[in-house]
Amino acid sequence: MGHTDKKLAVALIQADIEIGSPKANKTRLSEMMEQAVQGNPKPDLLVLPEMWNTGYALEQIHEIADPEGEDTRRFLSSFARMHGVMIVGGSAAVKKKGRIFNTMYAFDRSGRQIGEYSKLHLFRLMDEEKHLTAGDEPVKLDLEGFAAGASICYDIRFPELARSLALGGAKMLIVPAEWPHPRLHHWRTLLTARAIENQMYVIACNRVGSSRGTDFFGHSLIIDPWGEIVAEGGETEEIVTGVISPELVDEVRGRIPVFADRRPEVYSDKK
Ligand SMILES: NC(=O)CCC(=O)C(=O)O
Repeated sequence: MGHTDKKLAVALIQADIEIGSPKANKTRLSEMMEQAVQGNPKPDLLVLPEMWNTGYALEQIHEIADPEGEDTRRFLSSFARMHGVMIVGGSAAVKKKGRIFNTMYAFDRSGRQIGEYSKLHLFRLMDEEKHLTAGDEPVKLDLEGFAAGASICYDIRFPELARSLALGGAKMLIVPAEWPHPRLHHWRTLLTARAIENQMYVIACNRVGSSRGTDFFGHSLIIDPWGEIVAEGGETEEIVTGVISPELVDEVRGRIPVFADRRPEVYSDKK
């Protein structure tokens, strides 16, 4: 994976999602993505929310999930190519060999797919484990030399994942989400903790809106490796923007050498 000192302008598409309506969601997201790329500075990277094609329409997910992610990939790839922007496409419900995954696809500015990640930890409180299959491997993305770890929503409750991605070279963690009230405190605290403990950027795009009695609060966040909030969304649709710098990661890691001071031989997964 390359190395860069280049700053990246990031735009998070904090959209509402219509449950069970991939077509309507694609239309709404493209409107917001079009608006985002008109921004000044023009974003280098767009990040979308979790399960943006279907929402949590789990009882009909076999009928509406995207077969092999083909439609999702075509849409994201052509937008990336047309606008010369990198995209981490949140996640979509994708049907692969009869099973449904919660899958992220990422693209470079030419529209070439540069990664695919399926959510590792399924969230029982929203019945994911009854309808979805978990992925089984962590994934890093090379965003023009700025290494990013992939993570989806509930995954942030497992600090081991972010830590292993950071140990593997990730300087930011990307987190698409559908995270609802009343757990705003958990959302902000866990994301901030992942940023501080791993001295990495956390780029988290949450949806807004209500769906079958569940209220999603937005508060998409860009948090720097010192734990400071670069940008935070409100509770309605918006594009949340910020500029991130790999140099700041190196500076923070140099100031407090957490990685050099680890003692994994003492505490690594011992019973
Ligand atoms: N979609 C999700 O994974 C939701 C996770 C969540 O709300 C949590 O509290 O964890």
